[in-house]
Amino acid sequence: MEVAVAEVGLIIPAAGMGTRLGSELPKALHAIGGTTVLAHALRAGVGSGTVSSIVIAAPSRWETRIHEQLEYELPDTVEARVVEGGERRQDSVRRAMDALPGNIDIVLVHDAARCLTPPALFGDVVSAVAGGHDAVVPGLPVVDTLREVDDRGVVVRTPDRTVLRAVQTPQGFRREVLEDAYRAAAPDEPATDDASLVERTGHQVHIVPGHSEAFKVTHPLDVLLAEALLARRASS
Ligand SMILES: Nc1ccn([C@@H]2O[C@H](COP(=O)(O)OP(=O)(O)OP(=O)(O)O)[C@@H](O)[C@H]2O)c(=O)n1
Ligand SMILES: C[C@](O)(CO)[C@H](O)COP(=O)(O)O
Repeated sequence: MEVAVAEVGLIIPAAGMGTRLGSELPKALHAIGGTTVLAHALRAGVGSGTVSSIVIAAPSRWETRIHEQLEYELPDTVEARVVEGGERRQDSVRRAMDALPGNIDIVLVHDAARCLTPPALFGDVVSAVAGGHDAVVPGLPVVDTLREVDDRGVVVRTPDRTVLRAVQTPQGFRREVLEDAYRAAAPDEPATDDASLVERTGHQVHIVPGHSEAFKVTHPLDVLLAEALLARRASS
C-alpha cells in the first residue's frame, strides 16, 4: 500500500554498553574522530532530509549526556525525544516506539552504532516504504562462506550464500506494521533486528541494496575503520 503522506520518524537505539568495543563510556558516547558515535548517527539521519522526529533510546543514567548531543546536532525543524533504553535492543526500540509522535506514518529504526551510514541510504529505505513496501531492510551479499554448527561445534550444514544477505540499518516500516509486530511478540521472544519480528507476523520484508559504509561499530577494529573513513571523507 502506497503511503500518501509520509511523515517519517527515526528511532535510534543507543542504549547499548559497547561491551565488545571495551569502551569505558556507553558506545553511543564513545568518540570517533572527535565526535561521539551518536552525534555521527544523528548527522547521518538528519542529513538525509527525510525525518521530522527522532526518538533516542538512551543508556539509563546517561540521559543528560545524550540530551547534550541533541543540542549540537539537531535543526529546529526536527523534534527529538529521549527515552530510557531497555535491557535488550528490542526493549529499547519498544520503548522508543511508544514515544513516537502521533503524526508519524513511516518509522525508521537505525542503530547508533552504524554511525557513518551514508544519508542517501535513509532516503532509499524511505522511498521503498512510501512506494508500497510494509518493511524494508538494507542488505549486502555475504562475502564469507558460512557454516551452520551444532552445540559441539560440528558443522551440520553449509548454506548457499548466494541467497543470503547481511542486513543493516536503517530498517523502515509502515508504522502500524512495526507496532503490530512488537505487540504480537512475546516479551521473552528474542529478535536481533526489527524486521525479524515483522517477518514473524507474516508481512513481507523487502531488501534494498545496503552500503559498506553502514557497517556497525562493534569491535575495536571497527573504530580504526571508522576513523580512516572519516579522514577520507574530510579530504575529498
Ligand atoms: N539494550 C540495548 C542494546 C543495544 N542497543 C543499541 O542497539 C544497537 C546495536 O547494538 P550493539 O552494536 O550490539 O551495541 P551494544 O549492545 O552496545 O554492543 P555490545 O553487545 O558489545 O555491548 C546499538 O546502537 C546499541 O546502542 C540498545 O539501544 N539497547
Ligand atoms: C540490527 C542489526 O544491526 C542488524 O544487522 C543487528 O542485528 C544488531 O545486532 P547486535 O548484536 O545487537 O549488535
